[in-house]
Amino acid sequence: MTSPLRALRLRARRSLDPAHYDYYAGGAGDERALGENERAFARLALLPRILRGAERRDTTVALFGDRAAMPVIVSPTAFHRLAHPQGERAVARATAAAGTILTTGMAATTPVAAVVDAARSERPDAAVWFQLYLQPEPEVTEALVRRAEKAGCSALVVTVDSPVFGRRERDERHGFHDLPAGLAAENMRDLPGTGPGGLRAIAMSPASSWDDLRRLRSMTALPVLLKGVLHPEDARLAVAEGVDGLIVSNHGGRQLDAAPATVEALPRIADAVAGRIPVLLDGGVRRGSDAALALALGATAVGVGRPVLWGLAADGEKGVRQVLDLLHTEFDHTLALCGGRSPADLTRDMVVTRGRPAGTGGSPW
Ligand SMILES: Cc1cc2nc3c(=O)[nH]c(=O)nc-3n(C[C@H](O)[C@H](O)[C@H](O)COP(=O)(O)O)c2cc1C
Ligand SMILES: O=C(O)C(=O)c1ccccc1
Repeated sequence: MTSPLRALRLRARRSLDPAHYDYYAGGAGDERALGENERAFARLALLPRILRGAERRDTTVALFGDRAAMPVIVSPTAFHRLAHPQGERAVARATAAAGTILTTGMAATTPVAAVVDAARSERPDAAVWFQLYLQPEPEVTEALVRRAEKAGCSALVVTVDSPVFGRRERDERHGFHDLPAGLAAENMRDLPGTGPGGLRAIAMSPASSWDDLRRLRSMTALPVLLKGVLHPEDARLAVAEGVDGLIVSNHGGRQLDAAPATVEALPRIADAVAGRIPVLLDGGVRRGSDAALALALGATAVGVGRPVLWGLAADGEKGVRQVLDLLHTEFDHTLALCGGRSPADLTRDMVVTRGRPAGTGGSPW
């Protein structure tokens, strides 16, 4: 059986330049982390509860003052205009129409203000978050923060899993190291000391530290999430630092190939955080039931990266809408089948590992 999402991916592959398809699809090294993200979900199962459901479920979640119609939001992915001429604007409209949150970022091929406008043209209270990498020069980071604030973003997502860029062998093979003429990382234009925003305008800073994060937090009143946390000790440090939220992520398998599947890292992070701040997860979410598993293991919401790119490349705004609606329908359906009324009804006791009898001490969760 071909899932609807897989069908969209295949359509996307047909419509994309092979180098661009591989840029989107690929991961670092042997693509172990990439593959494991999806396989780890497939190794988990839900023990449904009975006789406690409702005629209608409430699938909404609250996140840092924003509300999402479902616990599935859009993770930041680079260069949407490689996939479709409408690029980030199409994704913004589709995400707003689906009632969920879009994370745009430094590597967008549309300026953040135009992304927020596109989202708000669809839904006046649409929420857009801004993802950034701490830059070697704090003035550059600060200029980006001001751009995001001025545009109306409601949270900052600081990606911390990329002290250096991952080694993606598909990109090496194609020689894909820069954007085609006419496309640029628009948010990187006219920043202190940067030129036109190509792929290389975005600096990675291996020496950035908790001090730099503190400096960022002192620049802004916006909530700050750290994206790319896998070690429980870092989760504890982040809470102690006053970070507002965490995203358990291995960057879709594009950075450290030896990283674990995110859903396998999640329970220990959730334990370390102990409910003090929201924990989100991304990586390998392809079904509403994957979202349900992550929520049961302690996530407040999940993000999707590639599925949105496949929808965009296959059918523009309509394709993204299709992906998000499908995930919403599947999540609601899974919740109903599990006897849940709202996302909070998904709990860790409901998760077991396939191939091991439940309740025999065989479950690592
Ligand atoms: C093509 C592509 C570009 C990405 N660009 C960024 C980025 O600019 N910033 C970032 O924090 N994460 C980026 N990511 C990682 C995603 O935010 C997310 O962690 C990942 O895609 C989740 O996994 P999934 O694709 O399996 O859903 C990118 C991922 C892909 C596939
Ligand atoms: O490709 C990516 O995964 C990514 O995060 C990125 C970061 C900077 C520039 C372009 C893409």
